[in-house]
Amino acid sequence: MSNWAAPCPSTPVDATVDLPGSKSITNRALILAALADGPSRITGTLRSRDTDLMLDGLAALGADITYGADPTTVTVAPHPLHGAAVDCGLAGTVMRFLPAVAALATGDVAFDGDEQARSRPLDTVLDALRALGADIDGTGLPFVVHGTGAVRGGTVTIDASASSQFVSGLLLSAARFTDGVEITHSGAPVPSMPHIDMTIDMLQTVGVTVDVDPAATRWTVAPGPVRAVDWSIEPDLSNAAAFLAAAPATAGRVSVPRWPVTTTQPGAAIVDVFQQMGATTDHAADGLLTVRGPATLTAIDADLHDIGELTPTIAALCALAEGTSTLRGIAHLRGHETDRLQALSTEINRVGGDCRETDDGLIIVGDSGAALRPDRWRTYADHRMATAGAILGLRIPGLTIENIETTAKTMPDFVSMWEAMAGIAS
Ligand SMILES: O=C(O)C1=C[C@@H](OP(=O)(O)O)[C@@H](O)[C@H](O)C1
Ligand SMILES: C=C(OP(=O)(O)O)C(=O)O
Repeated sequence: MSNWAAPCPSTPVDATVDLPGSKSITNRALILAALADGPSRITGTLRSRDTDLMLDGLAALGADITYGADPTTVTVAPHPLHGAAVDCGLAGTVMRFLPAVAALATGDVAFDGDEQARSRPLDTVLDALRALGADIDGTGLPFVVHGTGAVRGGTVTIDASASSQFVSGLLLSAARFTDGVEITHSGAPVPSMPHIDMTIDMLQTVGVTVDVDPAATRWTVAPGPVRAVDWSIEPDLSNAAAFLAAAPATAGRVSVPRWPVTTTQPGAAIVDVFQQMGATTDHAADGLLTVRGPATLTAIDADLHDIGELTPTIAALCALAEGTSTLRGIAHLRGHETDRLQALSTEINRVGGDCRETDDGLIIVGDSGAALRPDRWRTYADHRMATAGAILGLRIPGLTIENIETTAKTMPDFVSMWEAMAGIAS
């Protein structure tokens, strides 16, 4: 665990940053490839802790995975799935997407993960799989799926208000269940809906029939084959958001190439947030997205229920804005890598800011960063806490960030990329 001196450039950031592949798209593509009817080639694969855990988990279950000379090119050939041990690390996508795959294997699949992962909500997925015919011991990590080679499937009602991943995790494997699946959500609204749209979109790409009711509370997947397709993974827009935030944070300019014209990634919504805070944005015909920061950031009042993943980036900017920002609709962030509402308010206050938790969000009072002072920003093993600290570090000379290595969860090259962006040679 190292303390990292966050770069604090003396002039506005002026940089172009090319981001690696999307975590969420990569881990969905890998699962669909392992369940497909032939080999799939994936280019632009994110290689990071979360995606390597998915690759290792699928390989342990029997998928044949080969790597190209470029490690971001991966070929997955499906094979009969068998018993295995799966390490979930702290990855929500691994702990919530792989149990359904394991239930299709023949043999016992033992799941475990980081100590901190044991407190992330998971029982909804395991209970749902049990209701669909799977044999599982446990209610959270560690647990064992006693795979029998088949899952009956059918209808199930779940409360997915704590995580959209409960729905995605069932949908991704459901075409391989004997009767498919019909999932009904009952409870407070499901967060991170774009991530469910991403799941549906990718299922349709591989020829799976998915129906959604108009209220988006019932999803039906017909049983049938999963077609092998070659995937080209978009850049990770949530990780891009942290880099782009350097423009509004320093009244500078940051550009990101290959920004998709249309996407299901919720990270795309950061463009609207930057605009609301006073930044100007431009999406050129060649895909280059450019953000230019305002001289003074405007406070915002925003419901982040659909785009909760962006909260640490947005909260960091709110601490640099002029006025009171209210971020709402994000109670589910208490079940992310850490309780992000508590972690953000603790750390923003630690560096001299003014942040208060509400039941479902944060109230951040900013004075354009005038009161901020250096300290050691804690990261709670959360990659997005680390990147939020880095954004504040652009404006707080002497800020250090504890355990910067936690960024490897989705971006192993974060430090060198950030230092290059800030004009510091690594
Ligand atoms: O399905 C996915 O790839 C994700 C869904 C979201 O989870 P929640 O619905 O738990 O917020 C998001 O925050 C997470 O980073 C990735
Ligand atoms: C919530 C996140 O991750 P996970 O996929 O582990 O839930 C995240 O990356 O912000």
